[in-house]
Amino acid sequence: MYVVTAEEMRELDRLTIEQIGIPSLVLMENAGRAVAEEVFRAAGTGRTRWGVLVGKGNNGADGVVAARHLQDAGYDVQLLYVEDPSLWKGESAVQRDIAVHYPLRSEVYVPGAVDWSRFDGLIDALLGTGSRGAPRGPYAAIIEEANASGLPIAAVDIPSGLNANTGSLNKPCIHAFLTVALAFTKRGLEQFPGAEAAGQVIVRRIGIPGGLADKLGVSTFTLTAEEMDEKQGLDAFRKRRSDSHKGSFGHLLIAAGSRTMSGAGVLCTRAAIHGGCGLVTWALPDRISGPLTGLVPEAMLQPMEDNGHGGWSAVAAEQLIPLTEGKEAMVLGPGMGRWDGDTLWMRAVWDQTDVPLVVDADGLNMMASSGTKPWPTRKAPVILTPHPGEMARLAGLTTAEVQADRIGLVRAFAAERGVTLVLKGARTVIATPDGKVYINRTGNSGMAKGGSGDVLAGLIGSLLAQGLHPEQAAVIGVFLHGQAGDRAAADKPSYALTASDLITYL
Ligand SMILES: NC(=O)C1=CN([C@@H]2O[C@H](COP(=O)(O)OP(=O)(O)OC[C@H]3O[C@@H](n4cnc5c(N)ncnc54)[C@H](OP(=O)(O)O)[C@@H]3O)[C@@H](O)[C@H]2O)[C@@H](O)CC1
Ligand SMILES: [K+]
Repeated sequence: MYVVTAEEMRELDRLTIEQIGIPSLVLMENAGRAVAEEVFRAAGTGRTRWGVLVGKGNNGADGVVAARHLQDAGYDVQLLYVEDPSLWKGESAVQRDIAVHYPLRSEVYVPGAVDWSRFDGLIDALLGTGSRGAPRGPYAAIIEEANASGLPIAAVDIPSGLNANTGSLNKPCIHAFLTVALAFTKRGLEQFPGAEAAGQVIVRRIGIPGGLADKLGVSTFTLTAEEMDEKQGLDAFRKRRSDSHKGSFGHLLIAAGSRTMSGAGVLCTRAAIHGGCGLVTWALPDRISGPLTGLVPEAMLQPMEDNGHGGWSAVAAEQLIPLTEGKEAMVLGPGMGRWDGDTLWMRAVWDQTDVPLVVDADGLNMMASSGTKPWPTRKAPVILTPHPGEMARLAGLTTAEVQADRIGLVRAFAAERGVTLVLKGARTVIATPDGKVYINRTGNSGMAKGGSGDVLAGLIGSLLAQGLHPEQAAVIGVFLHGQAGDRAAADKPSYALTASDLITYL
């Protein structure tokens, strides 16, 4: 499903009106009716007294249309114009005049004077994709009062106050239970905290052709289950040929684990096996290989000479590099720890191997320690899987800066570094080196636990080893990882989820 910015949305509106010839008022009528239908669906015949908060732009005009249709459906509707509408122009003036003749009841908002107990619910038609910065003047005041009223709020297109492009919230911002996104969902509705402020997001077509987004080069997508099968090949991946053997599904090398973090290696290795690859070799410090023998019986262990430390500090890169021969992919990083000179060590592995590579956890920190200057593009593909803290170190930003515009950041970083990038966290985003961004919707807060990332790295490595394109491996891996979490959370309270559960439910 396409995900647009405010600028892209404006251009799609313009093309539809000017090139295709659908009048703007027709789009607006479709939009307002769609909002009314969704409010009616949500509120039914129980809550019928609705206040519509109307701003001066087209978002407000959509709200007036919705009010007409709700009144027709038998609701008791009241328009609350945020400011005196007599000076309004364009389509909001057209809708204002229609409202007079319809007639719809209306009043001009006076701060502190609204009796909110008159309403069962509110429609937020204050600001849409044309808003800039934090709501000002009466817009700010009415948003604060509406939130404080405790009434359920349905937002038209976006909650007023939301940054439609990043998902960050201005102060104040409407907190809605439902957002009817018009024509396409917006980036800000798909990333937190915007996704929280939006409540349930329902996308309604209003007459803008879907194909126009492709023509315009919109390259951000959410993944529906159908698209996973049709466009990402999940279905095809699940069907294994009946004459296949373990050699058909690739051999993955994993460099992970150390004395205090051996579990990261166990989880990564087990996830890789459950992810379907034919063979897994787990390279780990010799000292810990003894106690771990037999823990993952399906994997081959490759003890690395470690001077008895149980860590990687004494393991020369030259020990690891030859092990990549004959492997289809490598995962490097989970639970490895850090040591003096590890950045050069990592760089040697980066430069001197030619397997597709998944870098996670400490592997990412090793890269970040060399500064923000990009490493040379490898011949074989690279997938980086940072959480926001690791991403911040890689990009030389703070975690808050990373979270402020996750989609914008990953797209730019992946393109600049020539890597596939998986930025984890609620609504994980995946960026490809050629500029596409996917937003994942599977998963739940029960997965916010140590070990989840190790499972994801192993799973993506497993998919790469099976010959999937890096984009496909990253997207399918993230989707299945979240889906496993959702399946597990259907069987037990989500707080009780473990990383091992994710593997069981893959
Ligand atoms: N084009 C179409 O045909 C279709 C459009 N559609 C609908 O239109 C919406 C976009 O409409 P839009 O572009 O008119 O902008 P919108 O968000 O209503 O308001 C902007 C106005 O508010 C003001 N303002 C801005 N920032 C502010 C702030 N922080 N605090 C206070 N005020 C602020 C600003 O005024 P200014 O400050 O510039 O004088 C400006 O006039 C879109 O979300 C969808 O609902 C659909 O129906 C499909 C058909
Ligand atoms: K709105």
